[in-house]
Amino acid sequence: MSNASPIWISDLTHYYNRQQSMPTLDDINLSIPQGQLTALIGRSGCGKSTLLQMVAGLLIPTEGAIRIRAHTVTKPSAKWNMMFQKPSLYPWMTVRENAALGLVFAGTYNQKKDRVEELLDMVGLSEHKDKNVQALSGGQQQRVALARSLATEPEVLLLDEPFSALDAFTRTALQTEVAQICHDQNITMVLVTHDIEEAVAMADQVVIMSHNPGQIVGEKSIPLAYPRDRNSAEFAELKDELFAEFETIDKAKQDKPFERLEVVRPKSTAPSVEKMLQQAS
Ligand SMILES: Nc1ncnc2c1ncn2[C@@H]1O[C@H](COP(=O)(O)OP(=O)(O)OP(=O)(O)O)[C@@H](O)[C@H]1O
Repeated sequence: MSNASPIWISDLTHYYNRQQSMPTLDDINLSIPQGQLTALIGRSGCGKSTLLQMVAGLLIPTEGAIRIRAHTVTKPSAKWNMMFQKPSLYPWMTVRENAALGLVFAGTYNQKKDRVEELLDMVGLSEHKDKNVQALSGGQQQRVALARSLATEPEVLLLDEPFSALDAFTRTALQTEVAQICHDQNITMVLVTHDIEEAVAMADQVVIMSHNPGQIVGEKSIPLAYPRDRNSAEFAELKDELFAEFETIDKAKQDKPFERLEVVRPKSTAPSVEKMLQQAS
């Protein structure tokens, strides 16, 4: 795989309907690095899920474009999988059958059976493969969904608050494991979360969104080694910095609700649509 950014979001604006006085998402430009985990944080309703669904091809933006490698995203694909807060498993099937579903739909299950077994072992479900998924806890069910998402060997995994319904111990364990999988398997991940601690625990970089309209107003690198020590001084410092940055931006936004704020962007900005098309041709 090349090291170029696999996901480019360019000049993206979205209205759910034309009666809206301001867009749900306004002028979003972002490039997401290969094989790293990028967290999107922001207040409830700022448009994080809307943006993620657009990257997944489940929604088409009113203006602008999203490209994943050479493809302009216009529909869902097995190459970019999504994991939701609820694992949406088929309750009448076993753990193995649920984990294999993506491969079955792709018609490749017979060639890749071993991968399902390996993934179920990797996510700690070795002893549960033949059980009905309903016999599993919420955390175990989310592990089945994770194995299913990884089985089709996606280039991109999009995570929409996938751990928010889990207890604190299970959530912490899965946060660590998923960040490890991202780096070990060179999968580009985008995580939507409300939780600043989760963002610092998992992400290589955090993108801060404001609301009304949803805009990108800050980006911060998290230069901590994995697995991360949540009790370290560096972890606490980064969490405090991110929280302070978030509050400052939020306050500035309340003072100037309809103006575009200057983006604090340490990395290079995403190219324009024209530039993306030139590079792809
Ligand atoms: N299908 C829809 N039709 C119309 N408006 C929608 C639709 N889906 C979301 N919205 C609105 O778009 C805005 C952004 O919603 P979105 O769910 O993307 O925000 P979010 O940041 O993910 O919120 P949360 O953190 O609470 O999940 C909200 O005002 C929401 O009411």
